[in-house]
Amino acid sequence: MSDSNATSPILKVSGLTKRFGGLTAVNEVSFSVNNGQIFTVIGPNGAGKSTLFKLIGGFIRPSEGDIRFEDRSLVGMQPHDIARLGVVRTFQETTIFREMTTRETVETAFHLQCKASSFGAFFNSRQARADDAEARRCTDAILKLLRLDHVQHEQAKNLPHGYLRSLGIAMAMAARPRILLLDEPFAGMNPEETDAAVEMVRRIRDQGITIMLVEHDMRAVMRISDRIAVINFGRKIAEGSPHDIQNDPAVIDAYLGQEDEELGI
Ligand SMILES: Nc1ncnc2c1ncn2[C@@H]1O[C@H](COP(=O)(O)OP(=O)(O)OP(=O)(O)O)[C@@H](O)[C@H]1O
Repeated sequence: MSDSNATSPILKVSGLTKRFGGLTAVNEVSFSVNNGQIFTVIGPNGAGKSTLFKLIGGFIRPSEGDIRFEDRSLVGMQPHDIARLGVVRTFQETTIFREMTTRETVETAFHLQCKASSFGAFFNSRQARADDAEARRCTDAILKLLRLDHVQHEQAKNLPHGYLRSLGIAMAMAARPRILLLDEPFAGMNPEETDAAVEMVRRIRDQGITIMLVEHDMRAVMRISDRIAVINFGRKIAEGSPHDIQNDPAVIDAYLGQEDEELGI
């Protein structure tokens, strides 16, 4: 990746507001995510993080403001069109077909987003055969990157929890993300699992995929993030490097009353 790419914004959120009746869950939030960054959104419970992710993914519409992916506004677009542009969120473990193997799951996810028309597949056209080969090749690469290759022939129902979560990320990778949205990827993990997951997210970033995540595990956040935005009561109260954020009085205030180790300080 060139330096100019690394510093250019790929996603720009400006004046984003979402009201649910009388409650403003996201309030005039603005930030830019640079190409190739790991950008994390943190904030106390109920701060508006999930709402922000849902707005970016197109699952809910903003009351005001704009979300631009490169030079296009995502506002008003359907989630599948946003995903097709390359803004992809991970699949919930509950959406994984438990009878399928790891490999079948990723290949299926690949075919779902693949350009081969159902007519082409029906007639087993040259294009469909090329797509099959491409799906196998990409699946190999994704399984290897996410360290799922040794369980590729296991049915999902036999996989431990941590593997299922990686499989959800593998399915998202099959959609060829430019930005991957990760919602609490380290939740419920023990320290060793978190270390492995942090490394996995870094490997994905090293493929040139920008990562945006929402996460509560502050130790992991401080280690992995290039940049952090903090929201509290729907408003952005700080943005900066992990070092800046850990030392920001407004952030420390927002987390006061929570456990000391919440901020990793
Ligand atoms: N569909 C909805 N209708 C009404 N209020 C909502 C809706 N979705 C979220 N809210 C409210 O918006 C606020 C922000 O919620 P949100 O889930 O975005 O917070 P969060 O930062 O993700 O919280 P947590 O860390 O606990 O998951 C909360 O007060 C929540 O109750």
